[in-house]
Amino acid sequence: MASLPLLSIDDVGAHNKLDDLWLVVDNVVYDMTEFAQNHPGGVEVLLRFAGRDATRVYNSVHGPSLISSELDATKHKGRLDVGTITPQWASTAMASDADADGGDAQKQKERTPLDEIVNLSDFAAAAEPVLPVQAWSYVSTGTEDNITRDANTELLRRIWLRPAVLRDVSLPRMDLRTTLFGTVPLKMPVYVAPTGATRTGGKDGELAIARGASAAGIMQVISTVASYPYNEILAQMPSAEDGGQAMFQLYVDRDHRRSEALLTKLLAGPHGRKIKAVLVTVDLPVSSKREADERARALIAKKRDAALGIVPDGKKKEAGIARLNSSFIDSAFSWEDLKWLRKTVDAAVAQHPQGPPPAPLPILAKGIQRAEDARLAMQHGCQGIVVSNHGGRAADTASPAILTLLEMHRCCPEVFGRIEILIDGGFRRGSDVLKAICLGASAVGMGRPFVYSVGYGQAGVEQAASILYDEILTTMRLCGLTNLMRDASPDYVNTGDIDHMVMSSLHHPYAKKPVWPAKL
Ligand SMILES: Cc1cc2nc3c(=O)[nH]c(=O)nc-3n(C[C@H](O)[C@H](O)[C@H](O)COP(=O)(O)O)c2cc1C
Repeated sequence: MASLPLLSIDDVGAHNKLDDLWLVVDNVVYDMTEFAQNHPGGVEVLLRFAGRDATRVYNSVHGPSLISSELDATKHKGRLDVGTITPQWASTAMASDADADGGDAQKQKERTPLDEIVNLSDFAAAAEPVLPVQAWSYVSTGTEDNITRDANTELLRRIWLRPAVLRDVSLPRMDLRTTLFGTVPLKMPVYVAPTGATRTGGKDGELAIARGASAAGIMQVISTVASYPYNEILAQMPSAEDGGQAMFQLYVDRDHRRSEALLTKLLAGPHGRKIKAVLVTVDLPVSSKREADERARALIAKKRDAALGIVPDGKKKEAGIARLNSSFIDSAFSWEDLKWLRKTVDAAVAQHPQGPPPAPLPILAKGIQRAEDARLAMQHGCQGIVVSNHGGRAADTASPAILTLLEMHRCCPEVFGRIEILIDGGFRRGSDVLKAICLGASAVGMGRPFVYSVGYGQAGVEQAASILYDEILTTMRLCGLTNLMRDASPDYVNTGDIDHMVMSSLHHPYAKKPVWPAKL
């Protein structure tokens, strides 16, 4: 970087158009003209900062190294000559969408001390007052009225445990371990669900999760729209030989060639062997309506436009972080395209310097919300599914995840034991995890709690995992289970309070599809 030429604010300001788009991040000037068309967050947000300093808005979502690793060296145009900065430039540079690094420094100091956090909900309570409004809105909310987000947790709480007593549950007998895909050991059947722009929760974002999850013996799923470059995240883990392991979540790009290039770079790259599965997200073919996220964005955009001297046209709607992050997703992706994905993944892993792995890399469909689709995923060759409604961030009023799991027992029981069945959505307690395992899940994912935990860096992630471990262990002992994956069965849960909501067949029990137009 030191060898780059010094550029004045006028030099930068001259490149302020779609076909000639420079911007400044951390005093480095980047030519974003070509990249703008491929920016996962869309071109508009870049255009707003064309010829200007985008440091603060950039840092509120991305890690510092993402931009320099995404853009090749020819696009690093120079260093900003800070001597040319005018008060006006400085004030627009401060026109950020949110404070970077998960809240400002003063607020960070007021964060509840980590040793006072005793359960996963405490992480959310600690984050709310310190996160910038847009970060909090982005992470905490779901779609529209948040019905599914809330019901995910509510329904878990309506399942009663059926503890068995007078069993020897002394500590040496207890075993929470599991193995996913026959080869991937976990200290407990828990993983960190993929969350895009995790830096919104704390400045180390996915890096802290990588370190914390590895130390805790669980697994992280890295999102396509992670705040940090994938290899930087993977580098935080031990080598593949020493147990470094993660999964990768894929949003398929409208231009499949871009997804092919991404998977090849990742799976054939230096950390490729740490990736143990690809989770292709299927529940979000289009951006959903995240109202709180969009309200927060609109409010901030107003302030920012005032600082930038932009006169609002009264029409333009600002997209929230979630919408910006998902505008590239292929809404035409369908079951038949899984063949393309299988081929792409196989070709990518085969390019690894160590050659093709002994077994195909598992592909899981993430976002299964009905029994029919669980069966279809299996029939289309998926090695697993994630029963998930995106934490209530896809279709609002979609079934709570645990209800879908029960529906599968009624309507497609054949999938259990044949593919891995992961589940996420609303799990906050060790007892919630135990219930899902009793009902046939292989492992349980959690999203928001881990995003909030990164406000405390690696220590927060480890603490979240440790709280869960203790809660699962204690619930097992209280219920008379010693070896979780061996002993767990539906006999330990009473689902009577929600059974009436479980579909009894794949069809509506009495409503029939009318033939339109009506015959009058
Ligand atoms: C802030 C945030 C970002 C997310 N980003 C992604 C993503 O990039 N890809 C994806 O498949 N799911 C994403 N999800 C959904 C999670 O993977 C997971 O399904 C959900 O968080 C589980 O619900 P929970 O937060 O109640 O535990 C995101 C969820 C949140 C809260």
